[in-house]
Amino acid sequence: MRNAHAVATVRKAESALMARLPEGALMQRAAAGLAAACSRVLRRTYGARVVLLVGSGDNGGDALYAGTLLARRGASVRAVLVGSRVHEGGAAALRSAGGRTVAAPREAESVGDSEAAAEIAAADLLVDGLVGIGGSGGLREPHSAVAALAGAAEAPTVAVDLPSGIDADTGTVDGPAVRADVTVTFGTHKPGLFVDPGAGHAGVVEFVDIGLGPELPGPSLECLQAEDVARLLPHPTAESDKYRRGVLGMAVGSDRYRGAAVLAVGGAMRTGVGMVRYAGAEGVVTEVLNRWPETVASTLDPMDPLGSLPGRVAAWVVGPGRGLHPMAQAELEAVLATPQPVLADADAVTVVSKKPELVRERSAHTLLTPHAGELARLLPDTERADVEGDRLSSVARAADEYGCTVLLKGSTTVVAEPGHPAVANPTGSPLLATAGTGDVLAGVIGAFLAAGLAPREAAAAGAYVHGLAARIAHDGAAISASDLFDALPLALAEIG
Ligand SMILES: NC(=O)C1=CN([C@@H]2O[C@H](COP(=O)(O)OP(=O)(O)OC[C@H]3O[C@@H](n4cnc5c(N)ncnc54)[C@H](OP(=O)(O)O)[C@@H]3O)[C@@H](O)[C@H]2O)[C@@H](O)CC1
Ligand SMILES: [K+]
Repeated sequence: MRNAHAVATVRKAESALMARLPEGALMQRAAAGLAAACSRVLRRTYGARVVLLVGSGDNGGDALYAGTLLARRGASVRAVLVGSRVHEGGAAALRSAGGRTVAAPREAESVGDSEAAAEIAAADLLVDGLVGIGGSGGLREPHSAVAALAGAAEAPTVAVDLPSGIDADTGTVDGPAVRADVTVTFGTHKPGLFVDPGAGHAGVVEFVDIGLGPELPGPSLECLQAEDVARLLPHPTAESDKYRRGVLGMAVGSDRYRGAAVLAVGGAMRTGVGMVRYAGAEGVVTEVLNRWPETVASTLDPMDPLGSLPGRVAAWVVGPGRGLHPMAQAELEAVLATPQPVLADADAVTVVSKKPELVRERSAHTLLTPHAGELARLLPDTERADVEGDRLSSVARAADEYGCTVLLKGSTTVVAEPGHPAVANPTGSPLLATAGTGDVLAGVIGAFLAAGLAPREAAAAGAYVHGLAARIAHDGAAISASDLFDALPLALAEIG
């Protein structure tokens, strides 16, 4: 598990720890870890040209002390000073180890022709110490112009603590920001490193332990790793039968959207559900049975559709491709009136946004799985762009307002549940931005719910497996949602 803490929490823990340690000890620990990571990226430190981008604060201080260590190992180190001030101790240490400092011009227009620009272009490695957790808002000038030069340079970039220009708490990016190949983060991960667009700027995230752990409370965000998902996955035993592995009720697809039913049922089947009890219109039942003959399917009686919904299920998936007509709404209400956990996706989310009390007043578990547009509909005065810009706060707000678990699909899938840390999924991929993948995801998570996983864990594990399956299915060409069917068992096997 990778844990992340908000900046305010990091600051508190940092001052408690600093009070017990000699001055500068934490920065030395951070710098040692950073220098080691830089050496790994360089492979050969001796003779390498390392350029440090140094802002006013301690983030620049870390870069300067790490540069000092690299200079002592034979690297040629230049520090481009970008801030209004510089960490004096760090700058003195670098000079005494043979490194040089170069001031960046204060005016953005002059940056491109400066000595600093020439150093950046000729570097073998760039170290981004412009701003860390002390940054606020988008990068100002001349930081922004320097970040743009770094982006255009050929050398790999190692970001100190976080890529400059991303918001540490939310991952939002306002204007230009550094794109790192490696981010070396200290003490704990920062939430913005796991959530897009910040996550997309961070590259490979390496953690350096500076002893902050005992001072830190529980995380505000978790990022599951393969071994965490392996612990969550239901493992069938010799005693397992289809009922113990879980029976999933599915009210998905419609005459108009038959594919949604085939995709969602397939997601559950290929995740190893014990049994799917499917209910739908006659034409959809035929399609589902043609593709997944193992489904226990019943045709809804048009005179009494609610009366013909299947019973004896451990969990429900409702909504994908089901439509918004009054009967679909009545069906959703009937499903939500059962005591089983319910995953409400797509059209069912839209219904819930119009009738929030359906979920708010429910005592059994509910999991909503909106994409950004649907989440915006769930929240008052919120546009899709607001959700995209700050995925973490948006999903947490929805979970609080509806008193249920919410999984926000998209560039980084995030799960929130009141009273628990949010979960960010690390396996997401732009490959999944294609029609029908959400239907498959609903089936995957439904299989986990039916097997008895709690909604937060089912959602997080489902997103992880689904993302991994997309990566496995991808052989260079684009993938479509049904390519995930064969990849799901492979993803499950890879996780173990
Ligand atoms: N926590 C820990 O345990 C440890 C923390 N450590 C390290 O300390 C780092 C935090 O250091 P920090 O507090 O000095 O702040 P930091 O991020 O360097 O920048 C602040 C300065 O940047 C500027 N600035 C702000 N916004 C800006 C903008 N948008 N655009 C441009 N400039 C902007 C502003 O400067 P000014 O404008 O006043 O010149 C402000 O004063 C942390 O990330 C980690 O690397 C480690 O050493 C070990 C232990
Ligand atoms: K940085």
